[in-house]
Amino acid sequence: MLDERERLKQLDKIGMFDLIYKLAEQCEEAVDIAESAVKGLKFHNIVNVVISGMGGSAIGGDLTRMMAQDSCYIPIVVNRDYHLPSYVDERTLVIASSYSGNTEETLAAYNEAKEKKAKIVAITTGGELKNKAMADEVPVITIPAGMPPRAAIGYSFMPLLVLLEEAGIIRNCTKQIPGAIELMKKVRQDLEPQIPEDKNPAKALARRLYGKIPVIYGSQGLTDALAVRWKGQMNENGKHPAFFNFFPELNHNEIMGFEGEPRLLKMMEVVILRSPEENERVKKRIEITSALIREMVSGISEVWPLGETRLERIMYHVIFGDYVSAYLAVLNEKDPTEIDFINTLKSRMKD
Ligand SMILES: O=P(O)(O)OC[C@H]1O[C@](O)(CO)[C@@H](O)[C@@H]1O
Repeated sequence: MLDERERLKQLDKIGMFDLIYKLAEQCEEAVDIAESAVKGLKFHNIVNVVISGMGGSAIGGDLTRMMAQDSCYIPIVVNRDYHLPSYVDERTLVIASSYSGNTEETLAAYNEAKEKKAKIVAITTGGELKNKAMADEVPVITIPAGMPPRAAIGYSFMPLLVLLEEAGIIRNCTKQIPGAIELMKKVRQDLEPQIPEDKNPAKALARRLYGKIPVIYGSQGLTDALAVRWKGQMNENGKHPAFFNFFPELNHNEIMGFEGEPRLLKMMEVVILRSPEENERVKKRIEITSALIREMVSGISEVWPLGETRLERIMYHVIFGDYVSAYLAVLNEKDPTEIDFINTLKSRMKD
């Protein structure tokens, strides 16, 4: 079924597969946009960074946190809420990231940042966020409109790296971008719809997850945000329930759930997002956990990224997971772009 291009066209009305394919070019364009938008932008005496956004726009912040953790000496926190942490003040850099520019939580956080006199930068296509930022003379990185926010991860993530490096807050990240783009261009060749399932690892994994509940495990600091991304993409693109957790934390609680009801456990297909950078103790935990739960669950799959740098590995996991989620949509006979429940929820929130 997955190889029928016609069927895919019927389901994939906006062209999610094309958007995923073009993520590499999106990243290239995002870097150009961000470089010209932030040239010369300097902030003095910044003691913490808060990236405020929701869903697909928050993930770029999480990925930035994972990129920065070895080279950044101030905290970078991702805020998915109406309110900002109470420590935010004039020495905080708040980055308000909303693709549409109309997400109410992000707009509320922007207003709070202004009240607290934080330094602010907005990343958006337009909407109310851009209007507010322009009126407040807040720098805006304006990204191209017209796609579902979750498909615009290149536009939300790359500018964060460019901006924070230009501001002297992170180091050695943007130099990894060209390699990551090259890798995505290579990897996508094997994951495209015309590649049959026996040669296409994304289709094969989607097939294993179909009819099961994916439980995506990452490891803290390396793939935890990617587990969140995979889960979110399976939900939004795939219309598929999915859950995530990460090592080592899950060893201290979630593992006990595997002593539970066998019928429920057999519905779970565990996917572990690996990284060659995992420390020895985490590696050992993953091995022991897999051995303990293998017979209880429906199956365990491991995804090892290609790539030499942290950014290459991150983008490998992003593009691979995006394809898996889109193939899950096909298997579930759903349009990967539609988000009816979210739209219903938003309209009921207006009542
Ligand atoms: O980037 P935006 O436009 O703020 O949207 C954030 C999130 O909200 C949604 O639009 C759903 O409400 C998601 O699809 C998206 O990832």
